[in-house]
Amino acid sequence: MTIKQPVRVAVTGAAGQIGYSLLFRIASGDMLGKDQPVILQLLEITPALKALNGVVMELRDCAFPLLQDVITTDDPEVAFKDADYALLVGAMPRKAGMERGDLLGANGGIFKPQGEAINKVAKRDIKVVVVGNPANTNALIAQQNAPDIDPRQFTALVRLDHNRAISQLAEKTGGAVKDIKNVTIWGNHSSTQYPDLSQATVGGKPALEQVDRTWYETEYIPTVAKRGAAIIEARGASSAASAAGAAIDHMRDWALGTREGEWTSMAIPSDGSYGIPEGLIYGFPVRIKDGKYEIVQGLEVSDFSRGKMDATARELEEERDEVRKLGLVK
Ligand SMILES: NC(=O)C1=CN([C@@H]2O[C@H](COP(=O)(O)OP(=O)(O)OC[C@H]3O[C@@H](n4cnc5c(N)ncnc54)[C@H](O)[C@@H]3O)[C@@H](O)[C@H]2O)C=CC1
Ligand SMILES: O=C(O)CCC(=O)C(=O)O
Repeated sequence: MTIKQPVRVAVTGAAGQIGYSLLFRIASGDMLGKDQPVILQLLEITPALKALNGVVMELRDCAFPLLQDVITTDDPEVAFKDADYALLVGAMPRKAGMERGDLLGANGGIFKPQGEAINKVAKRDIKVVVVGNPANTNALIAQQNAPDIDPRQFTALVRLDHNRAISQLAEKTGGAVKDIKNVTIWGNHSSTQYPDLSQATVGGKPALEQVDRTWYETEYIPTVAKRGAAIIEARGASSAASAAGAAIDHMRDWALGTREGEWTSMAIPSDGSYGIPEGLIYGFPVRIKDGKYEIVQGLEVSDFSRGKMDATARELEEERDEVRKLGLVK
């Protein structure tokens, strides 16, 4: 195997719970491949740098052959310097009883300066995924504050919802996860998201022919959409290993491509496809080749789907209007 030149991967909130799972998987080659050395550039707030240094000690103790260097800093311009990839995880997590939108004001202030720093110092073709909630609108804030970077390089994570949608369907039908294809998460990473099975297949056969419609509408959709809250309730803390796994999946597919004939879900800037207002960072079905994603076009949209797709778009418009009032986006 020919080993490539190293790439720079910036991770924010690196000393947090997601970081504790994410960094080790990036360093082991799960994200960018076993032939891709990485330099990790880790951003934390000043009081968390000591804990971050402990994580770095553990990273070094793993002796990962692909881990070329680790930089730790509390300065976004150091963390994003020449970065090829950025995973924006650092944010304030939701507590029991809160909606993710309740975090807009608190977290918005983090993503404006980070967008500005990316604009100033990162590689022009940097691939950014926002994990920190409310992820879609935080991605919009970072994007709008990085006017010299192609807006399509800013994305948000709905892959955890996508993976949850697959696993819930596998459990119900008895099908294997690997035999489930073409599930879509439309819209916001919030309880208004629409986990859509209308194009999904299990073992090559339409998913909706294998489950009861009432179960789909009244149990499946809310279970997937509210899984984050169920985990907070059960664990007393928000999902971490599964969120890190989904961020790895998102970046791996973006860098290395989706499989032939299949798609995944990514929250990306809407180009107006499927009647979704342009510019919103909205979950769409995407195929990826050579590091470029494209929205899967031409899917049939039923009245049921239309209602759900529009409702989650409306929530994103409301979030955008709120951060606009705070002066965080144009
Ligand atoms: N999109 C998704 O599917 C998911 C998103 N999340 C979100 O991910 C975020 C992180 O979750 P956890 O790791 O569990 O939280 P955590 O609280 O364990 O870690 C967050 C870390 O971010 C750091 N941080 C805060 N402000 C920062 C800044 N300005 N720059 C750099 N670092 C900063 C904190 O010091 C902390 O170490 C939360 O917003 C959470 O809601 C969590 C699960 C799934
Ligand atoms: O639900 C939250 O606020 C944090 C975790 C999360 O986004 C999720 O598990 O989907």
